[in-house]
Amino acid sequence: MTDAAGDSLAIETHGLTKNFGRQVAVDDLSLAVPRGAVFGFLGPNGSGKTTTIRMLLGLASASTGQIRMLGSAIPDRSRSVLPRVGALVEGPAFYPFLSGAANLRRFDSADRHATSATRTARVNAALDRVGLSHAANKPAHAYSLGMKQRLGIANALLQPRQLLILDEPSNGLDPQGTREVRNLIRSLADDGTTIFLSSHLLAEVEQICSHIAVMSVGRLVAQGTLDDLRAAGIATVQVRTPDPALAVTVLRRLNLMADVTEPTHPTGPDSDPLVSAPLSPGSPAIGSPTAESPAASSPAASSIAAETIAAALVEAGVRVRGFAVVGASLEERFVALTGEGFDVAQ
Ligand SMILES: Nc1ncnc2c1ncn2[C@@H]1O[C@H](COP(=O)(O)OP(=O)(O)OP(=O)(O)O)[C@@H](O)[C@H]1O
Repeated sequence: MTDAAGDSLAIETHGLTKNFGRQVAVDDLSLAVPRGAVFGFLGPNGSGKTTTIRMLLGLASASTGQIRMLGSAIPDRSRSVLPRVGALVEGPAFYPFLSGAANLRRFDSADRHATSATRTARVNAALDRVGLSHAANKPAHAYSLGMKQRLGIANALLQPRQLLILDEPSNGLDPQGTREVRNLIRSLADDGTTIFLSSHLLAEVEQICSHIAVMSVGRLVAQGTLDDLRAAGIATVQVRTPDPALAVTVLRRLNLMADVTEPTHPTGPDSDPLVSAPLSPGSPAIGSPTAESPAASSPAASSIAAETIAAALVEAGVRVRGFAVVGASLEERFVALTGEGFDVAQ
């Protein structure tokens, strides 16, 4: 890992591994988080996200592998790097009967880098930054979950930060709280702070992140910009026809692995069977019983033009009553990558 690469990356890991006895919680993880990104670290429960974050923050040691944050090696340079990194890990724990402001003053006084002379001003600025000035003097137990989470982020913002690491910032929040935290993350990113957030909620990550890494059982299965990952999904051709067997034969002749879904409505425009096939020769339909293992999923190598398929169907005498090419959703792509369902609800 060179200094030049480190300069453009806020977080860089190579071969990062964490073993707990014989269990490999994080397995050979190489992450590249560009500066200025809102980076979603996505994965089902138990996939190694919190363990990774704990290693980044020096709360757990790596079994093997290297970490660089803000251009410097971790844990060797933790003392100079970590003061520039704000973190919210495993939910904030506050003194319930102290006000939000008093809680922040307490946390600040425990920080040996914090100057007491500027404490009140910094606490007020942090509360203002997360939109909690109006509730500064309310006891923390009277805060909603979203407010508590924002107070936790205010705590991470008591010092100027170049990087914020947030572990499941929307965990347990209602839709209103989720929106509050999402808007806050967006505005912090607009100010130039790099944000690294873990989540098991695809919908959350899709709404705010510029980049995503996907974990499955300790391993990284995808990493890139949201746009790249969307584009890598395999599109599906869908044909409505009363001749499904013939349509399947034609599609298979084009080396497209077609499946037939019987109509759910006996009447109306959807009353014909639906024949669908991934627009990539040889790929089984995502979610079909013949789908290959997650590791075998990869972006479509080459696609057949939709017009070629339509012409072949018509030429063979298939009565085409509906024809569409549908892009794979990120959800389908990630389920294919991890072999597990994601919580997509908020
Ligand atoms: N201290 C520990 N001792 C033993 N095993 C651990 C320890 N911490 C984590 N693990 C195991 O490592 C794996 C990864 O856990 P981790 O908490 O990093 O996952 P996660 O993706 O953050 O999941 P969650 O969202 O549920 O916290 C899990 O199987 C977990 O049981």
